[in-house]
Amino acid sequence: MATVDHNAAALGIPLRVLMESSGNAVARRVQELTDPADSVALVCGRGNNGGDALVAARFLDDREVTVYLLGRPESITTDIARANWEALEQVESGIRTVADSRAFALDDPDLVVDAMLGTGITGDLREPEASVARAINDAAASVLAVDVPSGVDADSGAAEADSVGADHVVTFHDLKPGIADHPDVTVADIGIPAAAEELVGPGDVEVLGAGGSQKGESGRTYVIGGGPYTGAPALAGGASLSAGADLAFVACPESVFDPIAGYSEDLIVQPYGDGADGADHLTPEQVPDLVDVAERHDDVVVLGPGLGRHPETEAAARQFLAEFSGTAVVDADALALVPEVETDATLVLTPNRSELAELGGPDVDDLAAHTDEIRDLAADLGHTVLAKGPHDVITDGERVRRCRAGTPGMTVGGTGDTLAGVVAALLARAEPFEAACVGSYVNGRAAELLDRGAGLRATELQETIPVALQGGDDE
Ligand SMILES: NC(=O)C1=CN([C@@H]2O[C@H](COP(=O)(O)OP(=O)(O)OC[C@H]3O[C@@H](n4cnc5c(N)ncnc54)[C@H](O)[C@@H]3O)[C@@H](O)[C@H]2O)[C@H](O)CC1
Ligand SMILES: [K+]
Repeated sequence: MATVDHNAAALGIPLRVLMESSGNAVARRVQELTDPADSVALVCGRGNNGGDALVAARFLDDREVTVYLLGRPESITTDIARANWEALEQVESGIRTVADSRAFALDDPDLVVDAMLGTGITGDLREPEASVARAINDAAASVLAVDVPSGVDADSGAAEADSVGADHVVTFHDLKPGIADHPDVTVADIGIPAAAEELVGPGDVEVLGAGGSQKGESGRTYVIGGGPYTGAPALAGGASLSAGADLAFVACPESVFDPIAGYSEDLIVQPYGDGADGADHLTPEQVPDLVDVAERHDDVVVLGPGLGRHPETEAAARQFLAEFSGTAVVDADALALVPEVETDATLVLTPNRSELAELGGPDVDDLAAHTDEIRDLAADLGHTVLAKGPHDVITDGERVRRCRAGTPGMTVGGTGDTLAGVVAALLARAEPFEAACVGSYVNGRAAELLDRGAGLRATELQETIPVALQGGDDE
């Protein structure tokens, strides 16, 4: 939910607006569950779960309401919950702070609203929430839980020893798995647009940036490219460093070693094989060594930039895919071979419009209108597809996301190479679908931050890719 909330905010629907809707939904449920003469106790934690009930209090003027804040107002952990507390203080509603949980006593209310903890819970219930949860469970009143009963994990449903036993639950936006079998759950629409879930945004970056990495930290990128072209593999390697890879290797033909090595001190450039044969393109006999190096170091491979279409190179790329069992981004000239090869590798494919059509996908400009076909292609291929267009479509054959980040100037050559490098760096610390989604956003956002109009050059993206990866407010 934090990702969706952040993406909603980037689309112009700030969290405080969502909380207003959440609080209003809580108030409506309270009115359904009580008569005007009934008394209601709103028991609030110090986060946004509590904030929801602080909002609800403003909509319950027609009830006898007592608001309990578990802790001092200055210990409220979010700005929007604190703002709603301060509003209640201004309007002189029946509010109390409970500094010491031993002093907590309900005045025999008809309904208790449990707004202590929601999706932000970590670990077992701590004080004062633990004692207060026991007091709520011991009370005769019926209990309405906000979002999830305090102490219950929204995903797994695991309930802490002292978790609140709720008669009713009002949750927001969608049903959480952890409460799916609760007998009385109301799912309230709080105005989060579908786009906040479909479009990749700064919320996705934040999760990845906030140490959301599943694997070790930054990794090593191994670009296998070059042949007639020299810029593409260098752009992919450089962009992967900008996206956080520790090391970027470029394996290239002996014939283009000098120009590629000359581009940047940051790249470790190695000619294929021993270079003795001096081939100016990738050939099959060099493949076993490339597979061995990549797998020995658990490198994330970028296969394709600048490889060219020499028949021996196509045979070599096919052989690499057949023999490699690690993780790779497949781009450019190597893409067309993927449907022909059985591979154990985990691949992210990054086709442009013509490459997508060549893979068997739709030959259209407006990818967003053909997401089902692209999803089915990814399912058939068994790999994540990041289809590049004015709006990128990212799919793993089941999930589908879209990304609008970017500028018209990105049609310039090389931005696909930087995208491949960014995705490779993220694959070292995230699952393929997530890495592809965030890679698409970061590459596009980097172009937006440069604000170069039609004058964008792909090399410049390496300056702003790190900024885009820091996420943050994109308004
Ligand atoms: N899109 C939505 O669904 C929205 C939901 N909203 C509500 O926001 C909460 C999540 O708020 P958050 O501040 O992230 O976390 P909590 O309030 O649930 O808890 C944080 C709070 O609790 C303390 N804490 C954490 N773990 C424990 C523990 N084991 N024991 C005691 N105290 C604990 C922590 O220190 C913080 O003070 C969600 O559930 C919804 O109710 C938004 O209002 C709008 C959008
Ligand atoms: K709760």
